[in-house]
Amino acid sequence: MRRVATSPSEQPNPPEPSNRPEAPSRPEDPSRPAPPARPARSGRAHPRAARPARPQRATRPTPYVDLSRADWGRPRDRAASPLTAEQVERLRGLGDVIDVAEVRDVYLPLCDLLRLHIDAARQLRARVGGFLGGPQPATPFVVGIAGSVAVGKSTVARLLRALLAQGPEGYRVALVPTDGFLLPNAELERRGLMRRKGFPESYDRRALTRFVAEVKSGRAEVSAPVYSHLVYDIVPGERETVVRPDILVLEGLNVLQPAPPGRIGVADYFDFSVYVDARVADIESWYLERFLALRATAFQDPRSFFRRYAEISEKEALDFARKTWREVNEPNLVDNIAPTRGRASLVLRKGSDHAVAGLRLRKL
Ligand SMILES: Nc1ncnc2c1ncn2[C@@H]1O[C@H](COP(=O)(O)OP(=O)(O)O)[C@@H](O)[C@H]1O
Ligand SMILES: CC(C)(COP(=O)(O)O)[C@@H](O)C(=O)NCCC(=O)O
Repeated sequence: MRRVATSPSEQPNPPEPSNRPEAPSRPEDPSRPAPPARPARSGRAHPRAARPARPQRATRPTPYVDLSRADWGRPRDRAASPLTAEQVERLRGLGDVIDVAEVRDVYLPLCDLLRLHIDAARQLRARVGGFLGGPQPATPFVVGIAGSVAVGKSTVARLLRALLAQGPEGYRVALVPTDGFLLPNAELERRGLMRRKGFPESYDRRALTRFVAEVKSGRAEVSAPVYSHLVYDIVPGERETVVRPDILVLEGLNVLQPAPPGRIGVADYFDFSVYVDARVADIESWYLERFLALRATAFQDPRSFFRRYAEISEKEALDFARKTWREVNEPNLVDNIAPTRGRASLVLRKGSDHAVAGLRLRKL
């Protein structure tokens, strides 16, 4: 897929304000690793340049372990992907590059790690049962997947569902995107929020939290509303029912948002969470590339909300996509989504080629 220039200045890596995801570490962002100590300069210094040696900056403590893709999850034991190249391709979102090598290197080890957590939860439940004097009912293991628009969250979520469901445990895995809990367009219009779609206030947060609480509490059947990207709205009357899953994967922009003071939020029910991370400029370019790809596919459908962008010139369509990125998706990423990265159990860091380059795992 071709690469689209991302900003009017067309700089691939514009300087970033400090609260952007790729900004250098700050004390209040515990998910960032401490910068490596600078190597000592070699060669003879100019006499006039001689200054008293600066005290070495202490390595800042971090709650995360940083791993390169090559070091992640027992690399020597890597098994082949149980998914074929065709299956991976079917799960892959538009513009994503995940292949069987990435499934083997990143997502199979992640599923192994999730199994460790699920097993540990089961053992703890048995011991708590002993403590309380009776067996405790199992509750679904809830995994949250957060990250920007166009970062590839839905591919990660679909892969985890497929891999966990294929394993020997026979887990029943439900995957629910949070877009079903967006307010319908008519309500967004009424509240003046049509250009705030994806911002925390554009969701029915109570309904979303209630949904997750009910699944987590073991209720037999819980249903969620359904969103259509094609018509860009909630589908009236349609619901997706979740029936006692072993694992619930909840995927969405804002799933790691803390609840307002005194309230419970969805993240309070997570047993594990993943933040899909990449540089803002890269995500913008993926968003624009995807918009162009959708022009040639989904936007051609007469029911598509974006039908008119398949009919105007490519330049006009790109101008609109850039405006939406700049006015909607980027501010939401910078102000609401990226600040939640430090709450994740695991950060998947993608390089500009869309592939996972490194991982950051929360210490236990
Ligand atoms: N306007 C659209 N029309 C059709 N499909 C879309 C549209 N926008 C996004 N999608 C699809 O919806 C899914 C979710 O997209 P998004 O919310 O950007 O999250 P992510 O890219 O992180 O999975 C992706 O599979 C994407 O290809
Ligand atoms: C539907 C979305 C808000 C994502 O919702 P999520 O499943 O993450 O809750 C997003 O894909 C979207 O359409 N944003 C609106 C801005 C835009 O059209 O790009």
